[in-house]
Amino acid sequence: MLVFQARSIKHIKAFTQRCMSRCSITLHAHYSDTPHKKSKLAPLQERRMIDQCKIFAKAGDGGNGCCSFRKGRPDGGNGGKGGDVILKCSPRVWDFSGFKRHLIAEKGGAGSSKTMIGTRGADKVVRVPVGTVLHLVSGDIPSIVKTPSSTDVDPWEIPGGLVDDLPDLGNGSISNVKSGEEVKAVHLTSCSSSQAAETNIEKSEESRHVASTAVFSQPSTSDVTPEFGTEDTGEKQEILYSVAELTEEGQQIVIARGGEGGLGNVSFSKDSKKLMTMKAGVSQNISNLQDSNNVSLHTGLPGSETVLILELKSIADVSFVGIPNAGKSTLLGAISRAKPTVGDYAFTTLRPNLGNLNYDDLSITVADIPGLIKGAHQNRGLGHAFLRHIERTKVLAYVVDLAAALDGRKGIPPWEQLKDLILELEYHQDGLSNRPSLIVANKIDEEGADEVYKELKRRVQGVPIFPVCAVLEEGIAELKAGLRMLVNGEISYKICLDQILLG
Ligand SMILES: Nc1nc2c(ncn2[C@@H]2O[C@H](COP(=O)(O)OP(=O)(O)OP(=O)(O)O)[C@@H](O)[C@H]2O)c(=O)[nH]1
Repeated sequence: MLVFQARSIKHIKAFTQRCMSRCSITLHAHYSDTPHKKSKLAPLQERRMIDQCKIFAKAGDGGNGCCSFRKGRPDGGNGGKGGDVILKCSPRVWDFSGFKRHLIAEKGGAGSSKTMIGTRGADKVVRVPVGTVLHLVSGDIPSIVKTPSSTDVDPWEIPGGLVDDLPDLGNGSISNVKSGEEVKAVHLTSCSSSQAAETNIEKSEESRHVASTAVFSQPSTSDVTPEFGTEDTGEKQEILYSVAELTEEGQQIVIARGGEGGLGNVSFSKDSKKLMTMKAGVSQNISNLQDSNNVSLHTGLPGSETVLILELKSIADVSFVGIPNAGKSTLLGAISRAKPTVGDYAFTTLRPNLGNLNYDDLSITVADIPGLIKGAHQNRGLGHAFLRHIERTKVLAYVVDLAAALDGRKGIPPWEQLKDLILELEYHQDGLSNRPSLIVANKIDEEGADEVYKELKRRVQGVPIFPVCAVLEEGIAELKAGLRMLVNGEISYKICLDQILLG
């Protein structure tokens, strides 16, 4: 019973209100069919693209081996192998938003009597977008899985064959990622024998050394992206840039490898002890084992830990580059079946939209890169987020707005737009604009745009210019034919600042 002593009318009112509010809370909790107010999530287009993130991966520890006897004979089974942490390339993932930063795989099960092997810990498989590049902060260099295997395997076996015929860098371990190249990774090959295990552990150490030498001795290469500052703790980290990349649907890469299970006493023999010593590889484990202490042979090995920075770079045949509002998204919709957001305001596009440009015998991927403004290379506007995507494009289509400076509008004329675009690309990375290009002169339907188009042709020579009206889909067939020839290499025009008459 609630005892309440009223001191004033005001006091009574306040008490009644408090009771009412409590009642209403209870009522809401009771009626399950009360409509919930769903939190309003912004549609993807309106969210800022997350194209970089730092992750920590921990593979599962191996399960312990069992020590058991049956009728005086040992019958303890081996522990199961810990699960791996695997990144899987999927075109259904766009960026790293909602991506978990801590990826932990399951431990292996303990072995048991009657020679029963412990269960293999489940792998942690996480989907990443096509074009994900891996930079290693700490841990072992990741390894590409050649044929992903879903079946459980012997605790001593590494699941899925590992690529062992990768391009070498020095001593067969790692190669830097350069645009257009296929697989770049490294690793321990399958340890079918104790000898192999030992060799591979050594190899891994060597490869790490080679990798760091290779990357850091050439800091000016495009592999080095000195801008991972978002989650910086102030400490200087040594990062191995571009240790691997995922470029094709279904590709998988093991970023942390599960620990081997411990030995059950049925497997104990002089040979197995030697095998375990080699498998351990790690100095502290070796010293434990040298004590001939059986307990450590039973103990499963810890799963590896890795810290990586994932970076997303799109891979498209053609990128539409232009100032905000030039009509890039409208154009992408006009030439492909993509349905990008179109708006009469700057930065409608916050992430690259991708579309497929289909021909009878060919399909070309086109990316609509978010609008580029002056100072983008210093991360103004959407800055680096999109400049990075251009790095991985074969052909550039500069989309200029013919109407930007018409009728006293505050925009700049197309030749100035072109100059600014080229400068931004070059500031971001030397030579970024030096690839097959064409110009799309958009909004030819606007009054006075014809004159501007003629002026543009006079001022910019040596590169094809396609007048189009993206909204009415005019001039699209000619543009498609031009893009095809550039992508195929049938024609190759490049554009540089010297070709533009300014002033
Ligand atoms: N008159 C005319 N308007 C066009 C044409 N193409 C696009 N627009 C308009 O220009 C505005 C901007 O179009 P978007 O396609 O969103 O431009 P964008 O370059 O993708 O813009 P950002 O996302 O800011 O980079 C919209 O109002 C379009 O309707 C065209 O050919 N003629």
